[in-house]
Amino acid sequence: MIGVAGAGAFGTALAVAFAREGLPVRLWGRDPGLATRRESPRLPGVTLPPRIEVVETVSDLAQNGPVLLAMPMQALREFLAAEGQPLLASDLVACCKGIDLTTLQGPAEVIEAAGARGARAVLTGPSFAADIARGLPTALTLACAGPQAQAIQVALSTATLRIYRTEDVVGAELGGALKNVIAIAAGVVIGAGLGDSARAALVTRGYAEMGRFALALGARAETLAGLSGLGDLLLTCTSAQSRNFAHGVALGAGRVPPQATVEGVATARAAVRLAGARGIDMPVAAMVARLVAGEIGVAEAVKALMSRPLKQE
Ligand SMILES: NC(=O)C1=CN([C@@H]2O[C@H](COP(=O)(O)OP(=O)(O)OC[C@H]3O[C@@H](n4cnc5c(N)ncnc54)[C@H](O)[C@@H]3O)[C@@H](O)[C@H]2O)C=CC1
Ligand SMILES: O=C(CO)COP(=O)(O)O
Repeated sequence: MIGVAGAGAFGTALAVAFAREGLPVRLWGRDPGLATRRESPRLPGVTLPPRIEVVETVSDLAQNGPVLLAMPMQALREFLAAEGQPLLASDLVACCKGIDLTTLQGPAEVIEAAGARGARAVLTGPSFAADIARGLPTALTLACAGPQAQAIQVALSTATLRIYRTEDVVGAELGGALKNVIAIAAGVVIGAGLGDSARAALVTRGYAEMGRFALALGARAETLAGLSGLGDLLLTCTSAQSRNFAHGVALGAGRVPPQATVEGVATARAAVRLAGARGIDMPVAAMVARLVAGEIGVAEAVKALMSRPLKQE
């Protein structure tokens, strides 16, 4: 049995993918009415197949199998403290991308701090919920340092979800978190009409920044070059499906961004704090943090990036 906590776009899409494979799935969401409506408002047009059992209480997810935590990063700690106690003996797989703003912890550390006794794993990598729900081929990274890693990898793999495994939890988490920050910046570049060449430059320098930061925090370089880093960076910085990219495009064009889960906003602030404490240079993240806070405008942000001291690549 696979349990999924969180019936937003990603949790719903994963549940649908597992059910399509014939796997038993239980899905819990805090929004009422899911059991009768059988459609998440976050993933319109996707009907839950009968094999997905929608459960009313979180404790019903704790069966013999992993439980996926598919909620926004800033909700993970609160969820585990308020409702996640019955899950703490299960193998927990965070599906969120970001850094907790209060504790500056990544998902696995948040799960550990909540008192989890099973695996603390992270599922990340380039994957849009809508693509997964449609059964399009997707490759993901499962980051887990515990002995349960391979069993979870096997349990979550389907004909369309190809899951790679790594023990580098910090690297996988930081790649997934930081790519959202760079995606906002890439969106700003496109929204402001600065062109594809400028976006390529921004994404490349953003990738260097991601690596600098993640390596300083203990990540491995090859993880950053993999699906959870470069792979997800490419997807998110080039697709209009991305909410982080779309947020940036709106900012760049001087429009009000659409209401959505945009993880890069909080992650930019968290990354700047972590980097500041370690003396790591994060010009793109710092620019995004100031831009989303309304402290600077687009023209000023671009000028600041372009007028930095000249240096070696
Ligand atoms: N949508 C996508 O294509 C992908 C999303 N992700 C990640 O998955 C995470 C969740 O994103 P989405 O599902 O897309 O967001 P979403 O906005 O579609 O849904 C978020 C869900 O979390 C629920 N939620 C919010 N606070 C909660 C709390 N305290 N307790 C329980 N549930 C709570 C909401 O009710 C909502 O159903 C994010 O970290 C995102 O980066 C990762 C890969 C793909
Ligand atoms: O993480 C994602 C793709 O891998 C989803 O990106 P957005 O949250 O920007 O939509």
